[in-house]
Amino acid sequence: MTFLAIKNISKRYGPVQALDNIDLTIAAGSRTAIVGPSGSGKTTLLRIIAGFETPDAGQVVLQGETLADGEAIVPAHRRGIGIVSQDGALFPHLSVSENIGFGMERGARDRDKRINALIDMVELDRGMLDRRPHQLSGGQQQRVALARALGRKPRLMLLDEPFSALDTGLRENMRKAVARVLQIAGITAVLVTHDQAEALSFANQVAVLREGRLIQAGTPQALYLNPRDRETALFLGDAIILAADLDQGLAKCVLGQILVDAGNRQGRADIMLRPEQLRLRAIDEAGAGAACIGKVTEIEFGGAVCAVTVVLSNGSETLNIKSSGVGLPEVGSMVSVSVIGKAHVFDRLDS
Ligand SMILES: Nc1ncnc2c1ncn2[C@@H]1O[C@H](COP(=O)(O)OP(=O)(O)OP(=O)(O)O)[C@@H](O)[C@H]1O
Repeated sequence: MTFLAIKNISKRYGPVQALDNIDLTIAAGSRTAIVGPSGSGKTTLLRIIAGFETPDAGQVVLQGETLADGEAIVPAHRRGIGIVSQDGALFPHLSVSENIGFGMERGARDRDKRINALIDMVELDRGMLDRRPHQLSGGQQQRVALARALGRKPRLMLLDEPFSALDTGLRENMRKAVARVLQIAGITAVLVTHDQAEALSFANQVAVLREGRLIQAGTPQALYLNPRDRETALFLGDAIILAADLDQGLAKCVLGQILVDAGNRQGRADIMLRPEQLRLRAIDEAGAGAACIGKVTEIEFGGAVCAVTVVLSNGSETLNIKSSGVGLPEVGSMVSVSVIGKAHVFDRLDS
């Protein structure tokens, strides 16, 4: 069921077309991540949903209620939309408890009970309720900001790069915690992020913007394995892109004959594999009968995931493969290269 509909939204700032006819639907209870390079229009879209910015054209419809139709109809404070921003934007002179309770009715009988429930929900110790924001870590401040936003019982939660000021380990923890809290509270959320790994792991739907246009929207798996074009493929992760000849569901390329996801396509095409789809097996020189062999020229050890560079023997192609840190081949050794799963065929030839 559509919960939030963004219909043909356009926005121009002078000569810059910040958003160009964006159409996106968001299901109730889902988490959508909006990703794209800097300047692609992510923040503008979020601000239009929030009501801080007016679209030039198009509508924002939340639960059947039109919030904006060209000009804004419903002001930001009446939209029932919560926002958590990069810095949390807590009130520095108020305690944690007062921050969380901000916006709740002052004399409400259940105020303290609700504040306690919210601090429990974001997994902070109740002993922190009397502290001021500067006495908390960055991650703790973001949890308080989330609790404050939840305290207003929003229909929709907008998350504007809420994890970007946190360091890597904490970021992952927070991402999981926030996803869990939103899930439990049953709140639909839209996240804006620069970080494609964060988008893929946080969201049920990822929307890729580029130069103000919506390039592709879908599940994280669909976008990762079936990106629309080369740029989207590379934006969402590392990719091996090869020229191929397609015939009856097979691609003939430097890796031999491999299965593709576009069974009915024929002729020349670019295909894509994610580096973890390639498997290496050590062989000696005598094992040259394997379909595809190459020489390991470099290994960048990374623990669980290592980057192995292989130069293929049957051409000039150099592959950057992701491999487990266990049982790595030696630099200089010969390996066979096999493919797991299907290669993705791009709609059009880029090169
Ligand atoms: N108030 C404004 N006045 C003029 N131009 C603006 C304004 N806000 C945004 N822009 C322009 O609109 C385009 C989209 O900006 P936006 O901030 O939405 O991108 P973004 O994807 O969020 O970028 P970033 O990831 O760097 O935050 C950019 O070219 C930006 O310079």
